[in-house]
Amino acid sequence: MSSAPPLQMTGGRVRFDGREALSGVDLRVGAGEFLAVLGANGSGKSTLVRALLGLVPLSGGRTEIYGVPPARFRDWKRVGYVPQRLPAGGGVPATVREIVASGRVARRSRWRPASSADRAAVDAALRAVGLADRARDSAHLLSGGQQRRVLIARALAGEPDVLVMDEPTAGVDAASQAALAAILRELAGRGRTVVLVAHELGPLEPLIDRCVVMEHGRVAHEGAPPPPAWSRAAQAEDPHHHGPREGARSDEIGMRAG
Ligand SMILES: Nc1ncnc2c1ncn2[C@@H]1O[C@H](COP(=O)(O)OP(=O)(O)OP(=O)(O)O)[C@@H](O)[C@H]1O
Repeated sequence: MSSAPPLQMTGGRVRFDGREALSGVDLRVGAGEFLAVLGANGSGKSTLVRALLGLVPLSGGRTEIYGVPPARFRDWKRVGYVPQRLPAGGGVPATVREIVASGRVARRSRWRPASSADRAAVDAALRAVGLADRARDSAHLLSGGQQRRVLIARALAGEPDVLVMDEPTAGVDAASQAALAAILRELAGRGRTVVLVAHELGPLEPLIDRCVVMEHGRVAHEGAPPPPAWSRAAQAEDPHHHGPREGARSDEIGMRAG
């Protein structure tokens, strides 16, 4: 197995409509590390993690996944990604189970139907996020917080070595946040690498090894987890801040570890 780090960006730049959203970022995420990417709205957090995975092209610099540029990387079963939201559903609606099962695709041998291991991993992921009883429902009929849990389950089902999550706790109630913390603690204990984009860390804070704080497309601070005062100050400055309870409904409670 190669000793290249799970994720590494050197001088990464991204432009949107002529404006730089990422302005020369150097970032190395080591194996087994739990990294938090913090910063105000629009500071470039999502762009950074998407660019790390090759989901937006770089206009300068380079990025590698286990030592391989994203365009040539093939071992996608090692990578899990939780986007901020479910893509708008056109065409045939997908059930919760179908979306979670799609997280196994990179693990399946070509042309093979789902194995019992695939089905067991999907069941375990659905249970972990407390959505086993919603498996047959159309995902687009769920609340925003529940859809986020579907996306988390999809990534967990793939049993990735590196898990990149873009604000998994925004709009998710406190009980589900605590349950996610338990799931991530277990993954970290098994040596998985986690990159977590967050507005505030909440119950995830004790898990964090290192933080980078984005400002205007650059890494403004890097180091040990900041004191809670950091996130309070950032929220006070940020008129668009949405707290973790925004949109949370009592029916969203139910994500659990195990
Ligand atoms: N697809 C896009 N097209 C044009 N501009 C974009 C696109 N994606 C992001 N941007 C811009 O790039 C900048 C960084 O956005 P990004 O979403 O990375 O910030 P963020 O820190 O993740 O914000 P948030 O906390 O709101 O998710 C913002 O000015 C944003 O408007």
